[in-house]
Amino acid sequence: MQNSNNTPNALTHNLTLKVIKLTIAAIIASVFFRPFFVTLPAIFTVLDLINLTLVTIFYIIVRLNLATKQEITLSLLLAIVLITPTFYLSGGVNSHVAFALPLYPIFAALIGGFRESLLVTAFLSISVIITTIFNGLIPDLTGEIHSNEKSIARGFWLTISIVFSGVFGLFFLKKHTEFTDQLKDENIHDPLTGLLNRRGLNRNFSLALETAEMSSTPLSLILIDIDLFKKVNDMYGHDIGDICLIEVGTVLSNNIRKTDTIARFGGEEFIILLPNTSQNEAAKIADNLRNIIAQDKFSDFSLPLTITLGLAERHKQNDNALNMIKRADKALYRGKDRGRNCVELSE
Ligand SMILES: Nc1nc2c(ncn2[C@@H]2O[C@H](COP(=O)(O)OP(=O)(O)OP(=O)(O)O)[C@@H](O)[C@H]2O)c(=O)[nH]1
Repeated sequence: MQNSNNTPNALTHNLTLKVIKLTIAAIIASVFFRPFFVTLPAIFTVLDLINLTLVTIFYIIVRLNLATKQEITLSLLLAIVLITPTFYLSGGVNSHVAFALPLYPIFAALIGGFRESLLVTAFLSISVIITTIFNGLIPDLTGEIHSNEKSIARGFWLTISIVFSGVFGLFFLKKHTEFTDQLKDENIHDPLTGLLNRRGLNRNFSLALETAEMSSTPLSLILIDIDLFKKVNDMYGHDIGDICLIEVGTVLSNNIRKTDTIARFGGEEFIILLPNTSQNEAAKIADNLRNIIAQDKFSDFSLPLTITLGLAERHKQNDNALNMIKRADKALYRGKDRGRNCVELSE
């Protein structure tokens, strides 16, 4: 079972909380320390206090999970509400907040994703271009005077930085997504056969059980064990044994339906889950698989192999994956006692 604390949503939520705390710290630091460096009209302190109140309210909303689905949209709106007035009133591209603008697309990519980063990049670039074009009309309450040429140059480089940061954010996200997808894939697959491993099987099993329960359809499973596999290892070595395992896995997965799930259960055992299939129907499929394997030859040594298969069907009441596997396992061992290379049903 997945730990909900480790889901991407929980990670994004925690990251959002951290960024808000950082923003609160930055605003408080700016209120206290700015007077040591620049003298700005009182309106900027008022703006800072309004910003601080907004961010604190936002922190409470996120902390108490009051708007889980709207968290990202709210973050974006808040960023825009916070940055725009200060940016315009303090001289547009010459503003003291301009240097922070290129950070926003990266934040948006980290907290939100592709769409959010693109939106922020587009909004900020357009804002900066408009502010650069109409620079002469912007009331700069800081009282500073800037030449038109310098403002245009600043606007140009600011736009480039914002776009660059947006591209970097998207590139980072792409790499991150590829990497996490690869890890997720490796996490649920068996490295030898490439089939699902137990973790992958557990995930599909839960889904299959839920679907069977909700749609009142049968669900069967086949537990498969290669017969006398120890002999293969002992006589031909582990590497040939490994090749046989890969080939048996491939033959089995090539001969099941798309809706079925096959997994390596461990050692020389495989499990196939058959949704919407009764035990009697599964027995026919199992016997077909048994026959295909018995007719095939494996590895460069053309080794003949056989398999024994134990079946189980989901009981309508109080059944679960573990109990189904236990019943199939009992059936499988009856099959071994009966002489192997056969299919055994469970009660
Ligand atoms: N090559 C290889 N062998 C494995 C792997 N996992 C398990 N095995 C071998 O599979 C063999 C299983 O042997 P046993 O459980 O004694 O059963 P068996 O010889 O198949 O006999 P029955 O199950 O009674 O038909 C052991 O020799 C294990 O070492 C693997 O990943 N690679």
